Amino acid sequence: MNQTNNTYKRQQPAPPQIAGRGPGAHMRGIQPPPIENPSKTIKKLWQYLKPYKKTLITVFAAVTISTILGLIAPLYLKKAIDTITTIKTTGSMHSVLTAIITMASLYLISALLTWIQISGSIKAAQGALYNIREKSFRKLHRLPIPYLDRTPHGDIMSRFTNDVDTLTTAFTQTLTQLFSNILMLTGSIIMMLLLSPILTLLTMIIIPLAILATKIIATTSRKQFRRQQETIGKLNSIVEESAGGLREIKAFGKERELLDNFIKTNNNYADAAFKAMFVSSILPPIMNAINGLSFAIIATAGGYLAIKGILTVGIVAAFLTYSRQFSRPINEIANQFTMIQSAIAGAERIFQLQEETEEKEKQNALTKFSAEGKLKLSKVNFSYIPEKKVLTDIDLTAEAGEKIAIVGPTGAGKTTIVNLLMRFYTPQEGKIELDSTDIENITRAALRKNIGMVLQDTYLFSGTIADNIRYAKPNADMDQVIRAAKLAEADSFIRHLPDGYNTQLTDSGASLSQGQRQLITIARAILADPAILILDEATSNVDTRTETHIQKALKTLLKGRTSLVIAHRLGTIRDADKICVIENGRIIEQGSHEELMQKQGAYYRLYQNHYKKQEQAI
Ligand SMILES: Nc1ncnc2c1ncn2[C@@H]1O[C@H](COP(=O)(O)OP(=O)(O)OP(=O)(O)O)[C@@H](O)[C@H]1O
Repeated sequence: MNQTNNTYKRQQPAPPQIAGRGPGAHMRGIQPPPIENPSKTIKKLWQYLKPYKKTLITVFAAVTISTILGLIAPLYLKKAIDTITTIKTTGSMHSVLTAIITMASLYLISALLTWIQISGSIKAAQGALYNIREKSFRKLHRLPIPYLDRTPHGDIMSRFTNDVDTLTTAFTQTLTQLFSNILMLTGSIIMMLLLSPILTLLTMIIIPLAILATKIIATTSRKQFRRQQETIGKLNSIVEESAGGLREIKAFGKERELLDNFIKTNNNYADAAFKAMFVSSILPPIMNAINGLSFAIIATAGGYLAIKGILTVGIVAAFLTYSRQFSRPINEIANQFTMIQSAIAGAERIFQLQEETEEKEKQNALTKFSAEGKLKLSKVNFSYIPEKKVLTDIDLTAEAGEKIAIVGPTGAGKTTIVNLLMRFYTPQEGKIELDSTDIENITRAALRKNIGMVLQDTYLFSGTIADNIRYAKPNADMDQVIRAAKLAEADSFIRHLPDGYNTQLTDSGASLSQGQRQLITIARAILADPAILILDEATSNVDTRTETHIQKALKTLLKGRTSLVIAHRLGTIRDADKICVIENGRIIEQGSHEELMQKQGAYYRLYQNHYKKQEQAI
């Protein structure tokens, strides 16, 4: 079976790549990803935040008031200092104390408001993100298989993790900080201008200097950060492959090669990370120096103006406080804008997933269908991608209860027929009927209730063995589960496990043998009791005893059902009512083993080259 594109046989999703994005990426000099339609995305985000409108109004009111208080406080400092410098009476001392107490109270209230702001934004953000996550997850199950086939699993995962994380940071911190910083910047400039236009002009000198320093350092560090991100991506994939493919790596003796590759990439990463961090770590001290320089210039000029009697000492002190309040937001605003951009881009990716076209059903499609099991494919033509035809003019009939073996080389289109039967994909031409009803007129859910699948790469879910057996019939009681397991020849091995039917499975049942996993899926199918069964016969060898169990269990399972077997074993093929030989997407021969052998065509050749050996081996 084709390993790469089998829809019903998907590999476990790859974990998301941590590299590249996520909160904090902006701090590392990463350019925000492009956003297609920011205003539309913001509107959609607002729909999630709307239920928290009152909380958000409180948050922004708290930010505004606390910023204004922060802007007023230095005026009391001015008052206190000016009173001290011109102190004459005890009455003046009293007003100094009042000014200091008022200033302290303002800062205290400001702190309280900050707490209201933080708790409010966390409440709104977590509520909105809870809904975003839930809606996205619900959507995931309504996405058409073709979408899931063409979208890397890691990409979908990163929408749930990285993108949601970026949004969380933006909602809980950045948005309010940005708002407060813009207010603080504007307010400080106004206050500075009111206190002293000359000193304000001197303060502005630092702006071009700060911008220049940031630009030079950011450009240099960005290159290194990008290299760091690329190498961490490589490093992650080596680790991921090593963990996932450890068996193969060991079997092929590739440990040394992989270790060498890891060491090389690790060195590369360490080098890039060192350079990136080293360059970017220069920025804070440089900014401190620039700020310090500005402080010194203002203090000197302010001192001079105070001595000359043009300004009071209080004004100079208050001005110095404002100039500090002014330079801090300058350094932060650019970063915060980048973070918001990243968050909007993340939201856009989440909404893209939420808005992906869903599988649609016809208006009058049957929501309940209990099939006898007659299957008919007429003139079915199909391609996954327009330029490559996969199935051509497929005509195939299976009467209820018949066993059809599908044989053919790899890539011939056997799995594709199953994908169409399950309505994972829709044929471009032709018709598939179940009991003379076009399957397009039956909802997917109703159709799939009639079809069971036993695949060679069994997917077992985390949970107990019993849960896995009752997967298709959740309300089955323990007796039914055990009866199914007995019929599937699985009961005895399950009972030998320490926790029996309550054994917890993880990692798709990695603690069980392949044969045991298959027996569990057979039990699952027996319990589900579908009219039609699709069996993808295992090509890999299991031990003879398990194989005997599997064959016996399959016999029980297939009895009385229409079955479509992608067959590899001569025994199964010979037993079939009809054999379909498929090559290059066409059925080139159909008939029983005897008929096809007599014909001496494709099946005969296949038999001579392949199955005869199996016969001789027995
Ligand atoms: N999701 C997909 N998108 C595009 N092409 C696909 C997809 N799935 C399968 N194909 C292509 O369709 C062709 C038929 O594949 P299919 O899986 O049906 O073959 P198969 O007979 O089941 O092979 P095997 O025995 O190896 O599983 C192959 O060329 C394959 O590459």
